[in-house]
Amino acid sequence: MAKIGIIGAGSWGCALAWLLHNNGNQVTVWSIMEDEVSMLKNCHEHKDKLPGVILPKEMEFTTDLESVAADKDVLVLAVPSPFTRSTAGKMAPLIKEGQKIVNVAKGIEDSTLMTLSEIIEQEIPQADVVVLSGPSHAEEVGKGIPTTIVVGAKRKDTAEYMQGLFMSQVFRVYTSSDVLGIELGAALKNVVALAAGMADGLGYGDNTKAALITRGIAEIARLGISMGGRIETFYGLTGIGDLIVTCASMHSRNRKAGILIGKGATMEEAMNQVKMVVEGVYSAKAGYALAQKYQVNVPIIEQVNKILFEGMPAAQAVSELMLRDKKVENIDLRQLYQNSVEIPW
Ligand SMILES: NC(=O)c1ccc[n+]([C@@H]2O[C@H](COP(=O)([O-])OP(=O)(O)OC[C@H]3O[C@@H](n4cnc5c(N)ncnc54)[C@H](O)[C@@H]3O)[C@@H](O)[C@H]2O)c1
Ligand SMILES: O=P(O)(O)OC[C@H](O)CO
Repeated sequence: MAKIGIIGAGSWGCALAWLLHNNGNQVTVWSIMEDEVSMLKNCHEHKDKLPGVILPKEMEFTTDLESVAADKDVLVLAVPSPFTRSTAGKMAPLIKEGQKIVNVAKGIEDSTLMTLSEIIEQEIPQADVVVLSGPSHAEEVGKGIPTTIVVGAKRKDTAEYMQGLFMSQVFRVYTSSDVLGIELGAALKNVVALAAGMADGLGYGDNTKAALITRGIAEIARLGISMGGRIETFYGLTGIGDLIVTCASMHSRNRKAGILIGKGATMEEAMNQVKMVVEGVYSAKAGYALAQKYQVNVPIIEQVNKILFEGMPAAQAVSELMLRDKKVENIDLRQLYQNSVEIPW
């Protein structure tokens, strides 16, 4: 049995708390919000964000960061990406040397273009940071629906320890040493999912969705490989796998926001209606800035930026995508693949 602190009590934090408790661990959940902790203490259920998933009576909930950070074998950082830096900064003085921290959020910081594990390592240099990512909606994990996911770590022993901690009959965990590739796929799939939602909102069909998923992962892989990620990561669970689920799922906040924008809502209106975090909006800006930095062509991400931040109608963006220069499929990806990086473990 491990002692686990979950930092962030939204839908994903609660679903992972449920999973890790069922795996035989002692779990404490922290939230910055007093009313959220009161609700969890009183109801043992997150009525707003994960209704129907009953958390066990012995699970503890707190707003005291010091108590949740102390004496834990593992800390799971589950706050939405816009709060990763501020939360890690608050945690830093409480964290012991070598503390294992699992980041489960998905995003890129648009002001620095850093991945979330890079931010956590910058704020808490004494920590041993790993990432957990893949096609995994909290609503399904909380019902014990079979799910597969990947833990990414620099050290093989840490990856294998986390694999053992999270893995269950309904939650299959793979390991990977490609932390960067995992994090880029996780953040950028949300941008393509916004586009897929917009296509749904415009009333387009399955052909369009398949095109966005396939060309979207080509785009993510092209940028990710240029930055040092590995092609097999982008065509694995944390790349194409998570992209498929987010573009297709009725649970996806990014897809829901995209649908509203496709129907004519502004970005702000869509974010307000979805209520929960729509991280693709932040990652769109960061993804496009990274593409410019690495001189990589990302037409879908570029059009999503125009829709979100320049007010371009979604239908016009689709026309622009369709009428781009004629191309050979994936020729640049093939060339990048030949130069792909070596695998450390
Ligand atoms: N929900 C999912 O299915 C799912 C699955 C995989 C990964 N993720 C990722 O997990 C992360 C969290 O997502 P979520 O779905 O739990 O979000 P959510 O919107 O359900 O929850 C947000 C939670 O963050 C916390 N919070 C709010 N403001 C905060 C602040 N200022 N500082 C610190 N904490 C604050 C609160 O506990 C709040 O409930 C995201 O990066 C998301 O992409 C979510
Ligand atoms: O609801 P979304 O769009 O934030 O996606 C949640 C997860 O990332 C799916 O794996």
